Amino acid sequence: MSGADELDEAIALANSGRTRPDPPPAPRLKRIRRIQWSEHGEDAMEPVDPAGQAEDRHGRSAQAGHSGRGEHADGAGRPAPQHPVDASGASREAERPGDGEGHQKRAAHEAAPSWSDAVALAASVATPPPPTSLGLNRALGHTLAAPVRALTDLPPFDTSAMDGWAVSGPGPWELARTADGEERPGILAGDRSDPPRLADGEAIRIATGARVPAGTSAVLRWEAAERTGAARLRTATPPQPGTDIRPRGQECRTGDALLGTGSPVTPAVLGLAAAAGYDELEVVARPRAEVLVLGDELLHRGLPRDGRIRDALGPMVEPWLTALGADVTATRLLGDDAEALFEAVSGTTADVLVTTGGTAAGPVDHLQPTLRRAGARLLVHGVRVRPGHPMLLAVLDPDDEAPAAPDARTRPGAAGAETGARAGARPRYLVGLPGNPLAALSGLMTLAGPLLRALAGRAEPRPRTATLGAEMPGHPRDTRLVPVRREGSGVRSRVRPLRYAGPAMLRGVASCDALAVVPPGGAAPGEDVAVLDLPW
Ligand SMILES: Nc1nc2c(c(=O)[nH]1)N[C@H]1C(S)=C(S)[C@@H](COP(=O)(O)OP(=O)(O)OC[C@H]3O[C@@H](n4cnc5c(N)ncnc54)[C@H](O)[C@@H]3O)O[C@H]1N2
Ligand code: MOO
Repeated sequence: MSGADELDEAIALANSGRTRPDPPPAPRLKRIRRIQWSEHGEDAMEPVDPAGQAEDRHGRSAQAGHSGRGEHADGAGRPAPQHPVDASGASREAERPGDGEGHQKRAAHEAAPSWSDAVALAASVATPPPPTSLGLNRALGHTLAAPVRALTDLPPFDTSAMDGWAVSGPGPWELARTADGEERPGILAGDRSDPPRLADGEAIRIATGARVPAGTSAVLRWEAAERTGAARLRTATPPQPGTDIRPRGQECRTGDALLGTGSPVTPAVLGLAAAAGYDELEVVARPRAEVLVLGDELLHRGLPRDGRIRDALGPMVEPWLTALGADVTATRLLGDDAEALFEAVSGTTADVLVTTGGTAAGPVDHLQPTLRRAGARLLVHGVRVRPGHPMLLAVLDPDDEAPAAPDARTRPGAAGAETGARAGARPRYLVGLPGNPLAALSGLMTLAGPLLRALAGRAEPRPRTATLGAEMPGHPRDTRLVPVRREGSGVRSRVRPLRYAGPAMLRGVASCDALAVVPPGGAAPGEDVAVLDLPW
């Protein structure tokens, strides 16, 4: 049977709703750049291991019963666990099959990248498109493609910081007069003409933001001044020289670097750029993303009923991607329709397609066969992280970096694939999020976030750590991402794990402050672990 026939058979079987009698054939696919398709294809996921799945049969957190800890074995090069981690199922070493299919599946999972390697890989596969100039009114949410340097001194002139009087000398003062003896009108913000110089012992009314006349030693606040007679001014506490004057260039001098390449354009960046003289900014466009929600069991209104549940990912993923820097063009609800999935995958015009569910090897998990049918190349297929280990990352147009064929619409993209390469186009990527909601979130943080940052030309977030206020049980071999809440005040706050952090639960993460990155083997109270900020 040819590879294409095998795939067709697998898809037909999946569509029939029957369970697969045997493991599917190993796919004959192109080798990938860094990580290959697993030898065991779509069936290469190990059975759910309660360690790190953080959920017992009552839906309680596994953290509760943890006791032992091993050494760390994460991508940071810590040694492997010497003692199996424990109690609440945290170690299944004793139950591991020594050979056979289960052993092969476990080996395949162990060959998957560590969590930190997967993050690094997702951050390195894509490059940003060429920069573009956008008016300030359109640049919000994009990423700076060039440093912002001050085009002017800020403030551009000596400026009054208060409403009151510009005074020269220690006082009392005479009010400044015009040539014909009238009191000189006060100076307002935006007055076009240069204010005349103040002589020693003179004062003139001035508004906040107005240019301070030459000769001014300080600004006397309106409420601190007392007019004596028609033409004299005094104060109980004479202002020190320079009081309430913002000197020219106090914030920056022309040419000073204000913001670096890779900074996101926030509302404050727009304000600073405008103040510093910019009308347009050189930016990298926001990557375009599309979301496909898979699963016939999902309801989109009302209460769960008849074995069906509400779609928790449709409402979550789109705003999450937006917060990660993407422009989400659509969220589409596809059910478990393999053909609709293929059409959506091969026809997308988004830079990043994000799917939810269907990553595993269940009877209606169509994602992996669809990717093969579409000629996609898997870059990551499984990550050593809990929850979320079946997450995947693929490039939909593995050949797009090659010169375009004469008729790009008909040229096959890859052996057995039904799509054509798109002339001169940039590669499109697919992030497959597992269906369990917390596992999907783990995929967003592990693969989607770093990929979108790379496409947007964004700088890496600064690594942050926090001290653990409680024991964090670990998975023996995989990293765990655990919703935590900060507690206490002071320079170093401590973090505590939240309950309800099972892979199918969002209750913990909906009220967390961050996700703790718990290394394989776990971490003890007082230890520092990396923490990931949520993207808002
Ligand atoms: N034999 C094995 N089965 C499973 C494994 C495994 O290693 N071997 N891994 C488990 C893990 S871990 C996860 S995570 C899931 C991943 O499965 P899929 O990505 O194929 O997701 P589905 O099967 O479609 O759904 C899983 C679960 O999540 C619910 N779901 C799906 N979409 C949504 C949504 N939009 N909102 C709320 N809930 C959703 C779905 O109903 C299922 O309960 O596979 C395990 N199985
Ligand atoms: O538990 Mo699965 O780890 O990805 O939800």
